[in-house]
Amino acid sequence: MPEGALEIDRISKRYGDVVALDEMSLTVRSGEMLGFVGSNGAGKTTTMRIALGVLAADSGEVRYDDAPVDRTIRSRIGYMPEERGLYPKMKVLDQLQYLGELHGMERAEANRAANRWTERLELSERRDDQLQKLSLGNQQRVQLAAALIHDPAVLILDEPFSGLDPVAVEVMSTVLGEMRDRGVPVVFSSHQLELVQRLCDRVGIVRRGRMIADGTVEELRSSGPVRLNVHAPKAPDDWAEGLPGVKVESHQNGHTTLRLDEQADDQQVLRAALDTGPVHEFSRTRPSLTELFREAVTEEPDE
Ligand SMILES: Nc1ncnc2c1ncn2[C@@H]1O[C@H](COP(=O)(O)OP(=O)(O)OP(=O)(O)O)[C@@H](O)[C@H]1O
Repeated sequence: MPEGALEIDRISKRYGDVVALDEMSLTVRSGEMLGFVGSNGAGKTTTMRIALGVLAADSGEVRYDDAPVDRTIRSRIGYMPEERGLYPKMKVLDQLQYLGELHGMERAEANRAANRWTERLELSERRDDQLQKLSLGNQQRVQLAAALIHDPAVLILDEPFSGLDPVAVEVMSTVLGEMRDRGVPVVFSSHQLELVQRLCDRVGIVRRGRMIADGTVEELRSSGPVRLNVHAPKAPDDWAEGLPGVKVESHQNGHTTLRLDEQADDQQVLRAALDTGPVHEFSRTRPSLTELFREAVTEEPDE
């Protein structure tokens, strides 16, 4: 494993009868930003809390740099929890400085870092305000500053972009990109798929406590189902029914979209189309990333 990688290796976690994680595995390498997506309750927060060590797994292991994550390594993780846990009545700068000191920084060093991060996150004007006086978006920027204050070696962020306006999204994504470029592995969960697609080097899709797909955007797209667009103007509505491995997704005015699984033979489909008359279009497409995500994150009804 390359230096500085965070590896989550087959962790499982149950809450009574609820299986929250079922051998979940995930690796974030140094200098890589990974988007962690899945429907509500899929297991993202549980995975992140176990990686941070605030929750124990029933089995499996979390490693950083090939060594099991212990107290020392944990203190080098920057974490942004989903339930934003700062002190509402404390002033922004005091709060960040205090958190820095809790991480073992000298007071002056923590003060410098608090000033630097508030400036970088465009919060300089709000340094002396109580956190509760800030807008939600600005409170979230303070949360990010809190995760960054001690110059973390790993960043784990639970829905850092939720509820942010486009300007705040830009500020936050630029800062995360800078951390990644400095070699820090960055993992964040999100339901904002376009953002994940735009920002992330890799994407992990989780469903029911398991990682069901993991790769670059291009890898995921090329592993998705093949679709065929066929334009056969004389074809009756049911021309493709019964072809092995073929599902008709739509058929209108001679334009048919078919979804092919591995058993499907596209040449057989072409012959069937030609049997109906002329074929003006016969093209293969891969699903867009958003389509892939939608399919993957949509919970199937319980079997
Ligand atoms: N403390 C708990 N007690 C019981 N069940 C829990 C507890 N925490 C989580 N769960 C269950 O574990 C599963 C995974 O939850 P988790 O919060 O990790 O999902 P998530 O992917 O982060 O969801 P969301 O997108 O809604 O934040 C869910 O079924 C949830 O109900």
